[in-house]
Amino acid sequence: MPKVLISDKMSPLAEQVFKERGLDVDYKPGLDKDELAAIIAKYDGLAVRSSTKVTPKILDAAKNLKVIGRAGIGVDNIDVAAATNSGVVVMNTPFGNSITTAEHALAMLMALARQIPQANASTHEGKWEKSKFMGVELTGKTLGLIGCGNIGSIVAERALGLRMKVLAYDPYLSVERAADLGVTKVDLDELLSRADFITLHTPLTDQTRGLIGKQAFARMKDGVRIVNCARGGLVDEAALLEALDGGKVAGAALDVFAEEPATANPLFGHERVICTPHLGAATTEAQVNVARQVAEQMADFLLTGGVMNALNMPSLSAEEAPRLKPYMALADEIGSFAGQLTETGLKRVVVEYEGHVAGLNTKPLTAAILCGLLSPLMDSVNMVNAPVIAKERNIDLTEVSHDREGDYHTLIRLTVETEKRTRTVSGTLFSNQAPRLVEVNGVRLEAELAPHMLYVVNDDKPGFIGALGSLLGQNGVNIATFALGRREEGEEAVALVAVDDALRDIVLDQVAALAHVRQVKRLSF
Ligand SMILES: NC(=O)C1=CN([C@@H]2O[C@H](COP(=O)(O)OP(=O)(O)OC[C@H]3O[C@@H](n4cnc5c(N)ncnc54)[C@H](O)[C@@H]3O)[C@@H](O)[C@H]2O)C=CC1
Ligand SMILES: O=C(O)C(=O)COP(=O)(O)O
Repeated sequence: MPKVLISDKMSPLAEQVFKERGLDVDYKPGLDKDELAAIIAKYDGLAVRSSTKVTPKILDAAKNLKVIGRAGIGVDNIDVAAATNSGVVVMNTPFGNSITTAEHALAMLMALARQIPQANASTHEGKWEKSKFMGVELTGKTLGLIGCGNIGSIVAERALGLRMKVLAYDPYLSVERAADLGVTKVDLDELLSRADFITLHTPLTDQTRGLIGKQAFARMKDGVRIVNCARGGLVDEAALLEALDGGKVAGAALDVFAEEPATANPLFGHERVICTPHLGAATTEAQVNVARQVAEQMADFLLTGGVMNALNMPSLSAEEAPRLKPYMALADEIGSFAGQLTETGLKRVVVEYEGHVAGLNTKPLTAAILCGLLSPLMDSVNMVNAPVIAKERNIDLTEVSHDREGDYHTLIRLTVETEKRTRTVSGTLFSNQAPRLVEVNGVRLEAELAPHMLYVVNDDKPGFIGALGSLLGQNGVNIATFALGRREEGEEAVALVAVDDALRDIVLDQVAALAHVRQVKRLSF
């Protein structure tokens, strides 16, 4: 049974779901990086929140790891590129904590407007400083949202209910979606210069790191208030401190910090800064949602191959997975067949789906073909990293789907262009289950692929098949199946022979020496 490690604090529901699905599970929150590196090799799955840092070093040690599940949204604590290179699927739960996090941002907004934490502390101290804590109203004020995805949109809807005007800066927000939400789409400059309150809701990426820095503060209105419940690295903390001290920023409410856990920070102790320790997702409801969802998704993947909410692999539902299974086998065989025959650099790959298969989810099939194609050419290829490797090597990939049936009710055709030649191979499913190769380089045949195979291209001449059969017999090679085809009478012919045991080099040499042979290869599937 697959084994899963939960390495961050998580609702007990995650452990319960894993167990109900029959997986072995260990719950060990709070491991340091060396402790995690020492044990990770045992596990097929790793479930985390934001504390565990999944670095290349951890991935190197994770010899059996197949999936990392993030019980939450942000994956900046996971080196997704390194996971992809290691062939590990990374999935998150994109909606489970979004309402809760939006509510935290709104709570921060109100706390900031009325200085509630400061007033609370003062009142507990018995000071009764009624005139010190003069606030501002939200009604009629302009809220600038930076990032208007799931959480930003929820904040927008709620803020409109508070009678605020909402501006949104998000390059990927369509004008129609902005209109549906009732927000005004603006560029960053306009947002910075018009907003009374600014709240951040983007992921932390190379593009967004330090987005709110010295220059951005300079463009803001005097007395602006900032809320950050997204990621610490979005705001330059030194520049924020300067803007607070210089009077530009009236207050800031921060749930996230550049360094976490944040036990020391230049902004700590500032009287106009409100802080919470990354509590955005910390409600009972959100934690139940993300724990259940991450465990279900990881169990689906490990048990059925279903893929949901993966950041580095096409989705494949647990219902689709069994339906696609025979096609995955066919896709892998077709790719592997072409890959084993490839001897020079790959330049272009075209995958055509025809008939029934064209109506299915073909993204995972293309990944399986690429995996089959690249596996004979390099180590450690799998469905997760094959598309990335193909891209890195500038292999041009085209996918074409034809709904109409051709000669077969379902067909996958792969065309591979190398530096030297173009090769095609097509396959179908018999009875919707059994993969069969039905064409190689324009030659029609019908072959079932087997662990040990001989591939021969020859001139179509009388007596050749007899000579090949005798030679194999003389060498004690037992033939299981023999598939033949030719382009035209007397032209190129292809033989695909399944044999019982691995073919020895000496036998291949003898076949290559037979009259009329153009190419001989040993293949295995
Ligand atoms: N404090 C906490 O506990 C939590 C924090 N988060 C953080 O909130 C972030 C947002 O979450 P969601 O709304 O669910 O993500 P999302 O992916 O639905 O939305 C992010 C939005 O940011 C936009 N965006 C990307 N680059 C941008 C740029 N350069 N400028 C402006 N907009 C840009 C995207 O177009 C997208 O609409 C997460 O990435 C995560 O870091 C999420 C959950 C809890
Ligand atoms: O989901 C997210 O992106 C969060 O930031 C929540 O983080 P957490 O799981 O509470 O450590």
